[in-house]
Amino acid sequence: MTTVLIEGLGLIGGSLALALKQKVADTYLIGLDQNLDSLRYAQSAGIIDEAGTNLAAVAPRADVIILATPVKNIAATLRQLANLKLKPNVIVTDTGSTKQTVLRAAEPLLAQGITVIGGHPMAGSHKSGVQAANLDLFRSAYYFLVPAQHVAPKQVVRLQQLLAGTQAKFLQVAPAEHDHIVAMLSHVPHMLAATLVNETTHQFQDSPTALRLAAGGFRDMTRIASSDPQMWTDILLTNTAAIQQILHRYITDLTNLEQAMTTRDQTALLAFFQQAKVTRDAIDPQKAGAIPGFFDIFVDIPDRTGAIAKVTTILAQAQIQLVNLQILETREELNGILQLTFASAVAQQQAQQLLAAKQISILRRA
Ligand SMILES: NC(=O)c1ccc[n+]([C@@H]2O[C@H](COP(=O)([O-])OP(=O)(O)OC[C@H]3O[C@@H](n4cnc5c(N)ncnc54)[C@H](O)[C@@H]3O)[C@@H](O)[C@H]2O)c1
Ligand SMILES: O=C(O)C(=O)C[C@]1(C(=O)O)C=C[C@@H](O)C=C1
Repeated sequence: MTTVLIEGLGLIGGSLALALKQKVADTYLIGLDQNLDSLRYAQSAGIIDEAGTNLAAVAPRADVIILATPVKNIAATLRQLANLKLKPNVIVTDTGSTKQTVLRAAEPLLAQGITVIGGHPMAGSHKSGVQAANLDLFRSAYYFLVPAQHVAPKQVVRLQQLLAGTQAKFLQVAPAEHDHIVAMLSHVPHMLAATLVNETTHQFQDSPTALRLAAGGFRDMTRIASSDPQMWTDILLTNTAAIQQILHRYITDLTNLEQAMTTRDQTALLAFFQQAKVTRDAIDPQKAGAIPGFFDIFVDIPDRTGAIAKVTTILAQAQIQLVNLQILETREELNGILQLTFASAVAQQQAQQLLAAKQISILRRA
């Protein structure tokens, strides 16, 4: 029996708990969270076996400790753990979005010979909380493992085996390398999305309903601005140097772009958009890591009771599994668009053929 303690039963902690419980036999899961409603929900939904109330009481029983709270709290808990009597062979890991701060906070534990392996699944959502937890969240996503210095390779293998139920692809990197990569692929994009929303709100302050005119471009660029503010505050405060370096490049890039427009430099403008298009078009959804494999179908959905149920019933009857389902309200008072996401190209193709055969209108979208 492996006893796993998860602190932070939100989107990520809850999804990990589901994956562990589903796939690893003989796992006893203890959950800890400051939100008692989340704990109650997790226990009643069978996501955890036991709801803990205090770290000091449960941590000494754990074979594996997973910290899945916002990053600053992960660091605080690592320091607290150093004052507890843990099992000597325990593995301490986390899911935080930054790694140098986390591993620095783990130094007192490392000094005691405790195994600490930073972790970061490159999958998530703008949603938070245990109710958003999803068994398939990490499937086919990259999952960074960032072992502290001197961690025995067999401990990394042990952790990978425990996390096998996530069906993620594990990638070992050094802390600074991790923080640079995610600053580029995740942290700066979130800052840009939030800036877009805030600046647009500011520009539209005299006509607040103007935001409702936004079509696909604005919506696609800003979904992640709905993410949890506490989580993102912690990320920016724990990866400041890497983010600053990239932001300076962005400021230069945007200044150059503005300059090319002002001087009517068609060649420079064309080259700029051409380069971005070639790169973005070449991202193969099946090979890309940071951009997860999206196998989507977009269905034109009439504003009629039962229209969505009709589509999902057809898929369920054919046992085609959906990873996600979302209504895109891009065209008010017209038909809606139903975005169906599948885990593989095969499932996507089967669904497409089946829905077309049932005269369901499928939209062409990139
Ligand atoms: N959301 C994502 O897309 C994503 C992806 C990968 C990694 N991460 C990282 O994983 C971690 C968790 O993110 P999430 O999206 O699951 O957040 P979340 O808000 O869904 O869950 C966080 C949970 O931690 C609990 N919590 C907060 N402070 C606590 C404290 N002091 N003590 C006990 N519990 C506390 C909250 O009640 C909540 O249940 C963060 O460090 C985040 O950076 C997030
Ligand atoms: O898909 C999303 O909504 C996310 O924001 C997930 C996302 C990201 O891609 O930036 C967010 C933070 C993480 O640390 C990893 C993944």
